[in-house]
Amino acid sequence: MKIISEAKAHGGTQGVYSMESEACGCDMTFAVFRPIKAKERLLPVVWYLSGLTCTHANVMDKGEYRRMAAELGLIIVCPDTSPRGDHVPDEPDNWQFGKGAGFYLDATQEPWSKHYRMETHILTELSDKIAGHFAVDMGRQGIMGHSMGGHGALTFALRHPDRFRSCSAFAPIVEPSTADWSRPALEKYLGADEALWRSHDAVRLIEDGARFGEFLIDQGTADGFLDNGLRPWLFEEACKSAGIDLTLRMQEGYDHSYNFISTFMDDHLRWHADRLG
Ligand SMILES: N[C@@H](CCC(=O)N[C@@H](CSC=O)C(=O)NCC(=O)O)C(=O)O
Repeated sequence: MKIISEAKAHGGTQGVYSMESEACGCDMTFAVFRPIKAKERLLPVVWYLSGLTCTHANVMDKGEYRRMAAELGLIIVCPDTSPRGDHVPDEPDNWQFGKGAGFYLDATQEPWSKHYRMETHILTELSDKIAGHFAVDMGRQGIMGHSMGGHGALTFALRHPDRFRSCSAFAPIVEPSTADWSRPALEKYLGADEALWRSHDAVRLIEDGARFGEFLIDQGTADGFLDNGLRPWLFEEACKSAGIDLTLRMQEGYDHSYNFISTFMDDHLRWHADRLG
């Protein structure tokens, strides 16, 4: 693991690191905030998965999570959203696919399958790196994310309920297999057989029997992607049918940006801290 930068923040340390990723076939960058309390004992960890076009840096720069994470004693890990490097295939003019748009799955289709393996990267090799290098209690993990990263958080929690104890999302893509901005990505990464997309779609996962204790979702009513891309009511219906507790808060007048995310970040961190102990 290489240290790119480390800086003191709220008594703790905001770091940026990189590691060789076998899953993605490139170096991968990630950010970790560790509160000062991490010097005294193992702390719970909350993963933050970012949205389309992001790197690890967007939430680090604009998410305003450090003060509350320091107070609550939460380690925050922010992975990148895709493999990187000139050798990695991409569609440079398409912000909804390729670099910056890994969709938190392992691609099965050429040429994407050689590098676009974000689920394995995050859940296996980055997790091992975090467990090996930081004072983290890996028995107490939460996950949250925004938009494409909200999709990642919901699907990871539903696919790995023994691993995550808490899950929340800001404006998540809840049904990527039917939204215009995500359908093409699922097709290119996973192939034309839509049955194989179901296990990477939060609504379909619930329809197919996946379960998770409870979810918190915040969604801005002035979000330009609300009606076509996000549609939280689909997740609400699925949770209701399955008897899953969902706190869905429609936040009047908020858009899709980090102004919205940072406004409700403290609430989400408290949600996780309450459940991670
Ligand atoms: N370039 C796009 C807008 C892209 C955008 O809004 N990305 C969001 C995530 S969208 C879903 O995953 C984001 O987090 N952007 C980074 C940021 O710092 O705001 C366009 O032109 O519409």
